Amino acid sequence: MNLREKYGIPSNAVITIAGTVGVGKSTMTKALADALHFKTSFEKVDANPYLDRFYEDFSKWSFHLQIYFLAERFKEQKRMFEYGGGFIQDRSIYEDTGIFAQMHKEKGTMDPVDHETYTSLFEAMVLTPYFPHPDLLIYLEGSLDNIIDRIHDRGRPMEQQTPIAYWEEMHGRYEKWIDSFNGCPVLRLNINDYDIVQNPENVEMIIARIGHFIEKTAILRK
Ligand SMILES: Nc1ncnc2c1ncn2[C@@H]1O[C@H](COP(=O)(O)OP(=O)(O)O)[C@@H](O)[C@H]1O
Ligand SMILES: Nc1ncnc2c1ncn2[C@H]1C[C@H](O)[C@@H](COP(=O)(O)O)O1
Repeated sequence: MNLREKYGIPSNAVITIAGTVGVGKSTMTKALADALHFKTSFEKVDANPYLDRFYEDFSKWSFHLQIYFLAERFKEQKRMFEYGGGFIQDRSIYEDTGIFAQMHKEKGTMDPVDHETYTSLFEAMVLTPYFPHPDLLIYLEGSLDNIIDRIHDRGRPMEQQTPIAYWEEMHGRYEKWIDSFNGCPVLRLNINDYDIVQNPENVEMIIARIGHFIEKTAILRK
């Protein structure tokens, strides 16, 4: 029996991994997809035409980048739906609006009119009965120091040049955002409670938690 069957995870489940930059979403996405024999949906970072320019000048490029991410995530959403599920997704669509667009608007690096245009597009696309929400959102959390170490170790140039205050602001916003998020069931995992890089066998422990959580939420929904 494989791990998916052992822990009762439906083969058509869509599980999205959320959390601040550098917390370990991509690593977790790959580990869970390998172990469950699920497909992956990654966000476009290296081939993203706006990301470098955005980090050089937030005010000039924040609207372009949000539109780009929205289009990419929506296409991915469609792809997952067409396959009939069985996906682990690296970052949810909810974080684009709930964290990034909101933060840049409030910090004055996204024009309020651009923000309104972006939000109305987001709502028209996502807040409809036709938009399938994930079965589960796994929220990765950890201390700011650990996360900043990971951003430095990963070494993406544009992120190294970004002031620590940016990551600190984002970290604080994520903590508040997840406390009020109700788009789908949420399982919180602290990155200090496991290390799937040094100890890959910890992946089974996480899958066991996902299985129990899905079972519990299914019972509550009945
Ligand atoms: N469980 C872990 N233990 C140690 N290092 C990790 C772990 N998960 C991720 N990392 C490292 O942290 C960095 C950021 O991880 P990544 O998965 O790219 O984060 P995200 O997708 O959230 O931005 C990478 O260098 C990765 O190798
Ligand atoms: N919606 C977004 N707005 C601004 N920046 C974003 C958005 N989504 C992702 N990003 C940035 C943050 C990182 O530099 C890269 C990739 O994110 P990661 O959390 O490392 O997967 O894109």
